[in-house]
Amino acid sequence: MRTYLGIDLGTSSVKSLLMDEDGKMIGSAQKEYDIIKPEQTWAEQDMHVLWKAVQETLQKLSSECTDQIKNLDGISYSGQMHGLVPLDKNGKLIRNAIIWADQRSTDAIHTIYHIIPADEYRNITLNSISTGFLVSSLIWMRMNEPQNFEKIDKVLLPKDYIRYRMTGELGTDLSDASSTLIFDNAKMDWAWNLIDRLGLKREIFVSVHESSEIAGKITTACAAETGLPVGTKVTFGGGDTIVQAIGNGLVSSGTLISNIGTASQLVTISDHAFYDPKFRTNTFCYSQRGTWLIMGANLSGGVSLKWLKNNILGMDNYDQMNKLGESAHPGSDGLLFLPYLSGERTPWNDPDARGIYFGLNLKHTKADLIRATMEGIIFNQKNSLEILKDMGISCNRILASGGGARGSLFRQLEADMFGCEVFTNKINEQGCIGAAIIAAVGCGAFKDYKEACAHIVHFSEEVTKPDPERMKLYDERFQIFRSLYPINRDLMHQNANIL
Ligand SMILES: Nc1ncnc2c1ncn2[C@@H]1O[C@H](COP(=O)(O)OP(=O)(O)O)[C@@H](O)[C@H]1O
Ligand SMILES: O=C(CO)[C@@H](O)[C@H](O)COP(=O)(O)O
Repeated sequence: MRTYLGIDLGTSSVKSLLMDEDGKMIGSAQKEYDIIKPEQTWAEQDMHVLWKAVQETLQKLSSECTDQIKNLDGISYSGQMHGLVPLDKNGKLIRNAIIWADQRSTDAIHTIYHIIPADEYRNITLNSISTGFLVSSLIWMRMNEPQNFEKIDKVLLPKDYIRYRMTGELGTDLSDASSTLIFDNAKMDWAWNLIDRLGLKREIFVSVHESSEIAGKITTACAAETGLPVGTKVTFGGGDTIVQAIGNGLVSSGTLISNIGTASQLVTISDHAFYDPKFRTNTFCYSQRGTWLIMGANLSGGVSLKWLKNNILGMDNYDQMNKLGESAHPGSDGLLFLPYLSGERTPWNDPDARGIYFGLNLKHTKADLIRATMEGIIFNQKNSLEILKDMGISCNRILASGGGARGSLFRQLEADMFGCEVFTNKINEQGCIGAAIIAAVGCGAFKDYKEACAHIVHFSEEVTKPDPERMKLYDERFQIFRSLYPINRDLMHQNANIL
């Protein structure tokens, strides 16, 4: 039977998964890495390290699944979005990637809007520019690292660099290109007019393709480094939020995905390029022409829990945290957590927003702290839900996705705060599965994503139902949660200025 490989290049780790054409998982491997923070508000990654991590996962799969790797028909990617990977004319990395979580480029965004008025800019890109997007980081480089900027021959997104190392071919896909914020989201092409007016060279932007298009084949050098068969077809792949939606079989309206990775997102898809008129959400191209992803994006999703585990409580694992969190009362006895540890995108688009624990008292325990943190992550997604509802998007059911979906407490909080049933995929690696589906569609195993998803994506029988009493309690708590930022906004900014 033919097999397909999905590589999910996340922010905290890379996961590679081999599945057969019936969607049965044959093997998987994971390798973690860190975000580099040269300054408090900066977020970078060394792409050499990420490529090495990808190689390790592929070597492991190649040695553990020798027979099935021989039948490998295609490979694709799910990649962390928005980041800037600058290459020189020899195809070498100029500096570390400036990734999506970076907050250094506020001045660069002002510069962009000074050249092109914000309204005009947003009407083309259908989004408001945020720090950490490729265009903001690129203009920051021009303003602050002119010597590096002059060396730029091409700009890539993180997963495009990995594909380049595997095939020797340059290029990107619609979803990641649209997430650079220098892309005409309705016309589905680079925003040439904006590029010219910002004084950027057109040649640095690579060609844009559909996710399932064949980008190239595994080179001899890559085969030697990974154990993959030379000549295996490789498709372009897509941004992780889009690809995990494919891995969740997201094909019907009324279905929303709550994804908790390092960041967190609440997403759905649409057959037209529509957007929040106040630009509080993001609209990006989906993996195929003519479909768009509508997304509420929160910058500190799962990473808030990871921070609490590693930096504050020094706990060993998430299972312990889930158990303790479940033992606390719903509402954490009045403790609320505002998870703005790296600024926030939806709904405030404010890199200077910061986290708060509100309502602490002497009776609060470790368990309350854990539960309040998890509640804060989902309250934050509820902010997005309210906006999506304003946009006319209905929510009949939630698909829980990402690392957070492994925790039953996160799933219960989603059900109780969103007021609908929560489903999960049988295999909790939707980024990898989505990428493997893209590879299978690209190699012709299925006629389209709909057919592939119907065949491959299966949901677990376990459904998490909302509890009416907790729904009422969380509705009341949400009113306080959503006032915390507006009331404290000016103080957060003053605080950022005196650091
Ligand atoms: N068992 C679990 N219960 C609750 N949350 C979990 C569990 N395992 C992982 N997580 C959350 O998932 C996050 C990692 O999600 P993942 O999708 O792997 O991230 P990324 O794709 O950004 O590398 C962790 O930071 C943590 O908050
Ligand atoms: O910023 C976004 C989406 O806009 C994130 O989707 C990043 O692409 C990172 O995703 P994770 O690594 O947290 O899954």
